[in-house]
Amino acid sequence: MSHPVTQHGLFEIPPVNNEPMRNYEAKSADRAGLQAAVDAMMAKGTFEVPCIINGREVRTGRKSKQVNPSDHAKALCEYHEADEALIGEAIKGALEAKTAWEHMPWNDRAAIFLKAADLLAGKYRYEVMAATMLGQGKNVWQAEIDAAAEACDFLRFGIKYAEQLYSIQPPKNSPNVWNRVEYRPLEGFVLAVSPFNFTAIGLNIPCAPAMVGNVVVWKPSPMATYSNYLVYKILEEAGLPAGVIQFCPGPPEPIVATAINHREFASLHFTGSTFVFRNLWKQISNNLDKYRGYPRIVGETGGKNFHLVHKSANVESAVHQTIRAAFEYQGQKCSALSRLYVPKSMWNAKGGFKELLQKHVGEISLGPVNEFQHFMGPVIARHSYDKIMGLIDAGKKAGGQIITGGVGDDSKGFFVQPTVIETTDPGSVTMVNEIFGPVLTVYAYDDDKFEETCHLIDSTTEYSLTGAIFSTDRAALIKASNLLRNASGMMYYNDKCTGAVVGQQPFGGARASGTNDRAGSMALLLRFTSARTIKESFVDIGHYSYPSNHD
Ligand SMILES: NC(=O)c1ccc[n+]([C@@H]2O[C@H](COP(=O)([O-])OP(=O)(O)OC[C@H]3O[C@@H](n4cnc5c(N)ncnc54)[C@H](O)[C@@H]3O)[C@@H](O)[C@H]2O)c1
Ligand SMILES: N[C@@H](CCC=O)C(=O)O
Repeated sequence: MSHPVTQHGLFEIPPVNNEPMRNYEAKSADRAGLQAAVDAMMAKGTFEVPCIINGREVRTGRKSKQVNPSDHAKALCEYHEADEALIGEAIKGALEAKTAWEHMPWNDRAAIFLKAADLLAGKYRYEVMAATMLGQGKNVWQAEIDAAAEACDFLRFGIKYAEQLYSIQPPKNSPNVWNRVEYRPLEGFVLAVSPFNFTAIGLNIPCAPAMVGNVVVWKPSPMATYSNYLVYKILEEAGLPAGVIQFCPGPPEPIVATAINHREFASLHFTGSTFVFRNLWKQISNNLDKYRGYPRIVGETGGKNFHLVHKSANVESAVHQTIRAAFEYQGQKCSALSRLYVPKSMWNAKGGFKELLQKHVGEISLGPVNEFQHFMGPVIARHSYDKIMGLIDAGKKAGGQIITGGVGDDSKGFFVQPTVIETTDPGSVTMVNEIFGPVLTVYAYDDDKFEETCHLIDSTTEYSLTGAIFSTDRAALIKASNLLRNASGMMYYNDKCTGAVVGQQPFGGARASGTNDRAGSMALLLRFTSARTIKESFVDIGHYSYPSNHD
């Protein structure tokens, strides 16, 4: 069926701004609204989540649970799992939806995502936040940053960036010629595979390719199924046509393998661990002869992020920034701080860095997310709890001293105390491996070895995601920044290494941390397009020869 494109105007996307953050202070209307949404969700018990293929809810009968990590006896949802046959149907349906989606005028495509952002910011804000709190273990502040603010920002700025991308056109036309570039969606379908830790990333992983006209098979994280289902329903309400994004929860290996083995596989949009991404890249490489083209592989992955404190730093501020970066959301941000380098004299001084850190970390309150006052909540799942506790143990065995925390309690929820390990071995296990939990390892360096410490930071891990330098001495900032140019994709001066905001700090990392295509940027959208240049001549020629061919 052909779908004629009609657009009698050059429409401009309205100006976009970051979604304003709300504070949820006691007795505010926002606090009451969110509390009511959390209470209602807890009272309702276990939700049922279907797959959604071609706009149809599919209940396969093979079910899995997403538990509440604050109270693991309770399941937030039970979801129906897709299998290989259903994924085959999803791919077929997506390819059938492709022509109409590609042919939809740009302004209409854009309007769907802008409307979804407004629905999320208003009508569904508390519900999606509640699902993020109860399902992914975020406290109110972290849920607001993620499920409300960043999710809206990805949608609104994404559309603005697509408009900017489309407007990049050849700067020159020779006489009687008009040159154009169109940014075609990829041939085939995009496979979107998202992590548990950000509802906003779950949303952006399928939406970024869809914004620029692609159809997408989306496998959400099992540990974020319910919030991801709710954002899918918002996209539907905003008018996303059936089949453009197929919502396919279920076991990762068979779902992903079925998509990757398909001839029409055009791209992987992945965020998650380095280990999984590398394996998927290898599987894709092995299939190269099968595909129509060269698949675009986009993946943002793990990190082992650092704070480097210079002797000129404001100690108090660096301590508090360190606590936020290491322990907010229980250290389960890819950007979370996990290795800290402090000059020995500052570390050991009376009332110095170590004492302040011990004191303030010792005061952190930890508890279930429906009790709004806690700074920290649970880690996501049994396997994370076991891995984190195992690494704390390994850190101790490697000679590390636990200076605060070090214990966990998994009797009701998966709770790990914020833990600081002091080490004299800068290459010890907890300085090198990604932990993805509330564990910070500190190495106190000789005061006169600032430059050597920069080299150490650069060479300690395979990752290159985020880092921060704390210094009031401009020369030290410049020196460290130059020496650490390739040690992180995100560099902060006198600020914590987490909390990038869409439209302000485009996010990404290199080395083992990803392909650095920058979530929340025009560069990312470019990866899901395949340009076509069009040259049109307005004047016919009378003969093939050129003037130089004549006497
Ligand atoms: N760099 C970034 O922007 C960024 C952002 C968020 C999270 N992360 C990283 O993500 C990780 C935490 O998230 P996670 O625990 O959800 O990661 P994960 O790698 O376990 O899972 C990510 C996705 O891959 C799927 N998956 C898991 N095993 C698979 C397999 N064998 N085959 C196919 N798919 C598979 C999962 O179901 C999920 O949808 C951390 O390493 C963190 O650093 C990175
Ligand atoms: N935007 C986030 C990164 C997301 C990773 O999990 C930050 O910078 O903290």
